[in-house]
Amino acid sequence: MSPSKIVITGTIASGKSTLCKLLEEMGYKVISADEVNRALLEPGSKNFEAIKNSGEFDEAFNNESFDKKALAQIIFSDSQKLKKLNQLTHRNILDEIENQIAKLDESVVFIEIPLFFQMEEKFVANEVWLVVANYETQLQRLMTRDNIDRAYAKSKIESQDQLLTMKENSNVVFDNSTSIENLRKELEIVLKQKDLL
Ligand SMILES: CC(C)(COP(=O)(O)OP(=O)(O)OC[C@H]1O[C@@H](n2cnc3c(N)ncnc32)[C@H](O)[C@@H]1O)[C@@H](O)C(=O)NCCC(=O)NCCS
Ligand SMILES: Nc1ncnc2c1ncn2[C@@H]1O[C@H](COP(=O)(O)OP(=O)(O)OP(=O)(O)O)[C@@H](O)[C@H]1O
Repeated sequence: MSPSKIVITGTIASGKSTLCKLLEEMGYKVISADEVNRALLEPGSKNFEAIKNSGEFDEAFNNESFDKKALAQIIFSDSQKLKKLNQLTHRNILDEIENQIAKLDESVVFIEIPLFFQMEEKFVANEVWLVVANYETQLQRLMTRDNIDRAYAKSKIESQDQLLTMKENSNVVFDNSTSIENLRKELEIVLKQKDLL
């Protein structure tokens, strides 16, 4: 039987990966859309080829080498380019996730999809769990983790969707504005409620 699919989503630097790490430590299977995309961005792989062949992101390619930071700079300052990149990559990411799920022998699988709500291509899930943190906390964590300034961190956060709509469409909302220990406690409560522990 195919596993129950629980999507973990949330805005940038809200703590999705941190929550997924806690789940992995507890023994659950987690698939990350960012990791799947990273593999698909290797030279010769589907998303690398799609982006290169589109001719729309030539500034990110220098001879054969590919600069992800340059690509990120382009898409976070140009909404048309962002849309184009999404059209080139999202179907491939979701197809690869489904391929990986089909090979699993698990009752439940967690899939971290940062852009779950924004994607035009839809992923069908049994539940959606959202991770949020208050704006200032999110901004500070993003600046520290990625070593970027406040203005760029803000533009990354603001290129994403409305939080309220995301909350309304999620089965569970985790508040990760305080400690990781508190996040772990919230997670244990939810897993018990859902009979997953
Ligand atoms: C722009 C790229 C090259 C930057 O790569 P990098 O390794 O530096 O970052 P990484 O992939 O780990 O993404 C980090 C975070 O940036 C945000 N982000 C990435 N892509 C996008 C996007 N298209 N729109 C909005 N936010 C995005 C997400 O919150 C994501 O979790 C890469 O993110 C990319 O190819 N993005 C397009 C594919 C995509 O949409 N990926 C997200 C899968 S849900
Ligand atoms: N409760 C917490 N207390 C302190 N630091 C935290 C907490 N949760 C996450 N962090 C830190 O904040 C940063 C962002 O967290 P994380 O990488 O889990 O977010 P994310 O939502 O997966 O980000 P992205 O959207 O970029 O993939 C990381 O450096 C992480 O170590």
